[in-house]
Amino acid sequence: DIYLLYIEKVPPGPISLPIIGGLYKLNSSKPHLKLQQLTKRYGEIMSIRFGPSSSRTVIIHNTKFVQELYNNQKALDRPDLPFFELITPHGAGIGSRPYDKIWMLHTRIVKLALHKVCQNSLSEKVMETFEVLFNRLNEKGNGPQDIAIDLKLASLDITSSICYGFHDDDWTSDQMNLLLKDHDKAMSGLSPFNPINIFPFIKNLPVRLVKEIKDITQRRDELNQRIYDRHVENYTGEVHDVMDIIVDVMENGYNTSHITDSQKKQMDLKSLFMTLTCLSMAGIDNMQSIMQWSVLVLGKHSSVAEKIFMELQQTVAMDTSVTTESRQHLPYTEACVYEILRVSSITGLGVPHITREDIQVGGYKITKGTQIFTNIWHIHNNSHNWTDHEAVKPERFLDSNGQLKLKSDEIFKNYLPFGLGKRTCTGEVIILNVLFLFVSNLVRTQTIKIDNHISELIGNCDMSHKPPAYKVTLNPRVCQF
Ligand code: HEM
Repeated sequence: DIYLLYIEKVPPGPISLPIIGGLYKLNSSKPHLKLQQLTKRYGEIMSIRFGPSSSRTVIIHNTKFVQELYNNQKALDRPDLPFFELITPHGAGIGSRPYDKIWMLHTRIVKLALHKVCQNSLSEKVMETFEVLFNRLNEKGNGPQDIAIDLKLASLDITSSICYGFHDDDWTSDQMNLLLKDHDKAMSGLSPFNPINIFPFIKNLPVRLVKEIKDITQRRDELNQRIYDRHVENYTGEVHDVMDIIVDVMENGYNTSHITDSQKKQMDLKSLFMTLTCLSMAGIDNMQSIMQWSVLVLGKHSSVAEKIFMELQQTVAMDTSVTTESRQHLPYTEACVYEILRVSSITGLGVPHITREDIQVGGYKITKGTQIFTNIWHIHNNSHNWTDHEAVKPERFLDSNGQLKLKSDEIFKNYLPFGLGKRTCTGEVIILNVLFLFVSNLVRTQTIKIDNHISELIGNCDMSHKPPAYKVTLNPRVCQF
């Protein structure tokens, strides 16, 4: 550490202890807060050793550095987490592979598919799911309820239909539960604090955790193959879900002239399955998390929910579902979506990058192979970047005419829920639509009251920033689906 910090001039940070490195400085459930406090001592770019890792991890707390780094091709790879070797034995999908031509090709294919899904059938699919969800929640009774699992099932349903084109009536509840259990286990491996990532030798031991991961991987591969075969049988050339575009690529090829022959070989079905798995994992988890945050934010801030309701009453027919076509006519509702994304900052410390070569940022050296996190929660929740940062104020995103501010406005300078630079969130287009549909139709059909006493909108953060546990009372309004 002394050599790295004082001779190599890597960003400053706490001195490491044997085995645990700098982890003693981070409260295990709220590292985003601890790191924010550490900026007072070490500045907005700091480094800390996660466990016995061979290098110090860099954590950025400033948009200028994020911009500088994440537009630099040398800082766009993803760390090769030891856990990935178990969960993606056929090579990494878009979320974990290096920033290379295969990544570009997979990303282009997936984004094309997601745009087509948005154009073709997203509103319809999502509204079917929400109708089932809200009816189920209302049937549960009037008392306060923990709705986390209901929101998870809804996000599983929506994500599965986007990725694979099926709904929960294709599944038995046992299969759904197994899929969710497998999903949770797989997601836990993405956390830098997972034991396998801190102590990589565990992955070679014959222990239960490793066997479980191998079983999950096998079940997932079999599922992907089954769904693929069904899509091939029913292939019409149209793209209704991401698996459709994979079938299209495998049947008709793709414009691959700009990649080399050896790279073309990697465009095989199994590597596309890994990309699909990655999309599905990110989709289920993030969608559930942002819906949970939305209910909490709107339930705690009933005046915001009522303003959405008034805007809806003035603009759309209240007896039918709000669809994505109304987005541009509902600026306050749209601004709420932006504000919920800001206050929740669901990716917390972002998704890690790793440097391919030595680079310089802010006068510091970031050596080759360094893992980099961005404390997105801090960038969105501090008084330097945001006026009244603790308040929920969708109006901050509106201009004096009540219209949504342009992306070039100052307000967006420190707004990066989906990351920044060349490697941002693949699902942005989907989630902005889904979240708009969720918020508008939730407020249109329900009143929301949070029953627990939650003083601030701060949750636990490992791989993502989860909301604090709460119970909510939803009461149906007169307007229904
Ligand atoms: C509110 C919801 C979401 C937020 C805030 C969010 C945010 C992010 C962020 C910050 C990143 C990392 C960007 C970087 O490396 O700097 C990311 C990556 C990613 N997201 Fe999202 N995301 C959300 C929902 C989704 C959904 C619904 C999907 C899939 C349908 C998705 C798919 C992905 C994928 C595949 C990546 C990895 C991209 C890559 O490595 O090239 N995300 N997301």
